[in-house]
Amino acid sequence: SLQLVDRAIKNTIKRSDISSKLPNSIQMLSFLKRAAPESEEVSRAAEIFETTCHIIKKNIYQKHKRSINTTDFLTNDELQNIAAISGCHSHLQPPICQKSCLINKYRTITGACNNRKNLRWGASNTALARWLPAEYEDGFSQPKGWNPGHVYNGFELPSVREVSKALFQSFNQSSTEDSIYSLDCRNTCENLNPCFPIKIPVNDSFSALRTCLPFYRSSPACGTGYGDILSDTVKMSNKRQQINGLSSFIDASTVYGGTVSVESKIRNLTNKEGLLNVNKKFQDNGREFLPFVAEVPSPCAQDPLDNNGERTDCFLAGDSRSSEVLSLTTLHTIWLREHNRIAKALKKINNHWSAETVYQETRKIIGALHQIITLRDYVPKIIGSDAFDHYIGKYKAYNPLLDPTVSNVFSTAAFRFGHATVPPVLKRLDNMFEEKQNYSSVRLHEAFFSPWRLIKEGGLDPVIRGILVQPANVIDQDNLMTDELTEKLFVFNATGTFDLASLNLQRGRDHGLPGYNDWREFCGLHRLNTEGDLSTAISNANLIKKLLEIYKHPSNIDVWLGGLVEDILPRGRTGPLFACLIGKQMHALRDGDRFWWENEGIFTESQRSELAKHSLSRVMCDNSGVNEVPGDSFLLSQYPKDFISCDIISSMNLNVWKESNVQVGVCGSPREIENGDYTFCPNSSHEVVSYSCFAGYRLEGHEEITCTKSGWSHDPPVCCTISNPVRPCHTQCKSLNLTLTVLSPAFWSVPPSPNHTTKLVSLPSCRPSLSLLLITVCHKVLYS
Ligand code: HEM
Repeated sequence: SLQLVDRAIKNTIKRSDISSKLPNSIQMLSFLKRAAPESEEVSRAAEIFETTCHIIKKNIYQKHKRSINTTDFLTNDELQNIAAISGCHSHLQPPICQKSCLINKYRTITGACNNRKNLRWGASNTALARWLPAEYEDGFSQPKGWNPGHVYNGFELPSVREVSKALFQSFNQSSTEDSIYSLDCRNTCENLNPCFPIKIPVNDSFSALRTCLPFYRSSPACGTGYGDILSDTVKMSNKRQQINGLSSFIDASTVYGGTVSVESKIRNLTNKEGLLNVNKKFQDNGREFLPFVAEVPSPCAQDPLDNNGERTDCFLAGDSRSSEVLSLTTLHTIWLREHNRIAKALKKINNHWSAETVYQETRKIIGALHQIITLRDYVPKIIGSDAFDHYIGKYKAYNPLLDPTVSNVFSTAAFRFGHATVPPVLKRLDNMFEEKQNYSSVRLHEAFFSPWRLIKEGGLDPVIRGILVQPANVIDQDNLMTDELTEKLFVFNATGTFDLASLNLQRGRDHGLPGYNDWREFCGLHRLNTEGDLSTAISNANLIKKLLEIYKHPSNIDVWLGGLVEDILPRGRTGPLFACLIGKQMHALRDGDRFWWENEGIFTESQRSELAKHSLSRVMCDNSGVNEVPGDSFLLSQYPKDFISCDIISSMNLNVWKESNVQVGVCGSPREIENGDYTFCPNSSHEVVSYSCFAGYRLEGHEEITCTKSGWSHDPPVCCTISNPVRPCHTQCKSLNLTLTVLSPAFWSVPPSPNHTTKLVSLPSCRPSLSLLLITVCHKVLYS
């Protein structure tokens, strides 16, 4: 087994070595999907595990000339061993949730521990949820369309590129030679894990030089895809599942990242204001740009006219796709600026806050704004108000039984409806909202991975104005997606092109998504079995003809395509199937999120009412040179008719985040010890207990507190903040006895003292006020 694991590791390493040298389109695509180190580790472990099992199976087959289940051949211990050596075991263990009040106060960066019972629900690097079981050709792993001759409802699935050509393209453009497909998945047109190439039909604009487009399968989640292979304790679903590298929640992880390693690159850990890092080399009329990624040279396009060789690398943000297209980069940048703007304002209001507190409080506000803008301003316009009321409705309360994890069908099909709404041109306008003279609008393919255009061609403002006046494409049954995405995806120097429609379809098959009709049934919609049935959902007869010509059977239609071509719902931008899938997902993301901004106890009432005054238009006003915006930036607006001055766009008043009556104790900022947290400093003669009685919390009775290492700020400890579990408050705080138990000195490299237990002061009643009550004075029993 060990040898096999070793071989599997080498294979996996070989694959990642190769991909790091790839130029152009493939390189861009892999950069786009570049995972945080934590995500890479999980994928790698899963791939090693999978490859090992695959090699074992192959060897067994060669010897016995018949297929044998891995479990028939290996003992459970051996399988466990493979799981352990591959690294899969550790990823299947539940996360450790901090035993500190912070766990109730701020969400973790990965999203873990949000649900108190199911700690991994919604966390990054866990499997996407399945709302319908996956369908694989071998029952557990092979994508749909993998085996020639495999039929569905009596027919083979058409090649995805054929579908794309027939339904998405209405032109005959030539494509320039592509010389890059020569390595690994690029030098095979066979289905060989992890390659699942996209066959190119004859007479295709791509066909002159290649017979297939390379495609890498999504990595499996650890322990999935190979049957009943792990022991009972870590039993995983039999079928292959795919990993979500980001957290599921609407938590602004696009700004902060979904893993500790990304967050640590994004944060500026040297200042006291809890800021995010900004670009040190370039500025946009005095405003910040995103920093560049650390790994240079990155594969982003360079200014073709710059002969000085000064590079503009890809930008770094919480999501690896931030440089993908200029409009997306622009939004990432204004959110970075918004964080730094709010953080500076909060620090001014609460000067005693530590950098950590400022950062976390700002992150919490930015997360809330993302939730408000998404659910209040965006989603109803996408799925229509009726579907919104039906699937989502008004917020009532947090539902701990609802799994918020993003579903496979949402990410692989439904939310990709957006690809059909992308216009072919990215507008850039001057302050009169006219075509900018120096740097005019660009075709979309000229805006892919081109941060240099923001830096050298007039900054964010022209792009923001363009976004505000340019309509999104309405999904059009005759013209489903712009050629810029189906023929020119990631074209640099005309050496490589992709087709986003084919990628979406092939991804759905890679993930074993059930077909269109199964999803309709899942949503309580009729199955459409005949041409007549189809005409009840799709009014374009020509399109139905084409669909049936290609797929032969309506149930074989790939779900992304089927959902995309349905007639749009009134006041919406999607048909009923996508409205259902997006609606259900948004509902789960809202009601299954303990930190949802409207959930009781997350913000105070006055904070909630201030947050609700904010909007994307306000964020644009506050973080760019644009000073006229539409009231609702999601509504198509004409300049100047629909624009109003930023002076009258409402904004939130951050003063409601002010903490009063604060005294700074010997152990540092009292903000860290509020809400019943108790801080003590073994090396000081004073201990500080700070007590906050603000609405939403009541502390009473006797608490036993165990201080674990994670509760200590230093090693060996200088100060320790231990949090008291907070409980819902009804009226006011009462007194509290704290018993502190310090765990064994083995936790510290330099043990603090042989005496590890202390009985702590009993606190006098807190005042029934919203202010912070600081109680100092306590005797030092710990080291006496
Ligand atoms: C210029 C605009 C865009 C480009 C170039 C683009 C490109 C891509 C690419 C290359 C992928 C990965 C395809 C694969 O290999 O499976 C992808 C995935 C995706 N895109 Fe887009 N996209 C754009 C706009 C949008 C919009 C507007 C939306 C939604 C409103 C959207 C939603 C998604 C989703 C949900 C995924 C799947 C993400 C995942 O699996 O993690 N995209 N996009």
